Amino acid sequence: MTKISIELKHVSKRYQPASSLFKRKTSSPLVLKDINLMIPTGEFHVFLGQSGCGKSTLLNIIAGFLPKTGGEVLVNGSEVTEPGSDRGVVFQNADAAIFPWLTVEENVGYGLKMQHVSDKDRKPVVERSLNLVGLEEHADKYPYELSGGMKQRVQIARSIANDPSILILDEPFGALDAQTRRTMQNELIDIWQKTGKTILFVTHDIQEAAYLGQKISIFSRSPESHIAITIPVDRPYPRNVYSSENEQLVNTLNQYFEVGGPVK
Ligand SMILES: Nc1ncnc2c1ncn2[C@@H]1O[C@H](COP(=O)(O)OP(=O)(O)OP(=O)(O)O)[C@@H](O)[C@H]1O
Repeated sequence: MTKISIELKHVSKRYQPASSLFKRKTSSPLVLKDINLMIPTGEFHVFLGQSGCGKSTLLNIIAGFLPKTGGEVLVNGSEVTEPGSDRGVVFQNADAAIFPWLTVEENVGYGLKMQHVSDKDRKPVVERSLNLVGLEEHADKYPYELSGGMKQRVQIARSIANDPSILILDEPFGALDAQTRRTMQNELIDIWQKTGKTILFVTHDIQEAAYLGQKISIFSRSPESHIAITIPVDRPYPRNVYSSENEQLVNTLNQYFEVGGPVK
């Protein structure tokens, strides 16, 4: 039987309006409404949607950083109430996520150190994680000595060092140039295939979604966003972006993306 990594049942989210903290109560719209999804263990699942539709909100709820307003979020069968070591998160802004005063190696081993893993036990895990992202030659460098792509590799290696079963990536390659972006996408596919982790990947780039996703969930427009459709993509990796299959997929994604729902 297929194991389920993440289960979302009727998930909704409404942010508390700042004005209600001070003045009369005003109600803000639901950002997410009735999100339902089952993500099997080991799946590469892409969330695609226009800016502001609630992609980051949903990832933050799954990561345990944000409370939901309604519904259920189950990770490996347990209700999410807080962040946990079963979920590693990679943010778009690496500069805000990695510590500038620590070397690459120290950044990657930071989570393990916080869990009181000894230097001796930490070393091979950090080395393995650095190898996986190709940073072994740069272990002693500080973040200011790294390129944007290398900083994202540090974030990914740091997550992997904690051995989460789920890797959550929120537009991780959004700030990179096209060539570095493609390299990083290929590396992520490689890491996913080597580790078998469940991957949740947010993007608003249709080509990126088509290149990466085993399944692609497209959000409807805000407010009250829901998942308009989940499209399975049964194509081997690495994907040929010049094939007619790719063109067809990109067209379909584009149509849903533009209108946030099925094309009438
Ligand atoms: N802390 C917050 N308080 C109030 N509203 C918020 C908060 N964070 C996000 N929102 C609102 O929730 C909606 C969804 O935001 P979210 O960042 O999840 O969208 P997104 O799809 O990830 O957008 P983008 O692709 O631009 O990053 C937006 O209308 C946003 O203004």
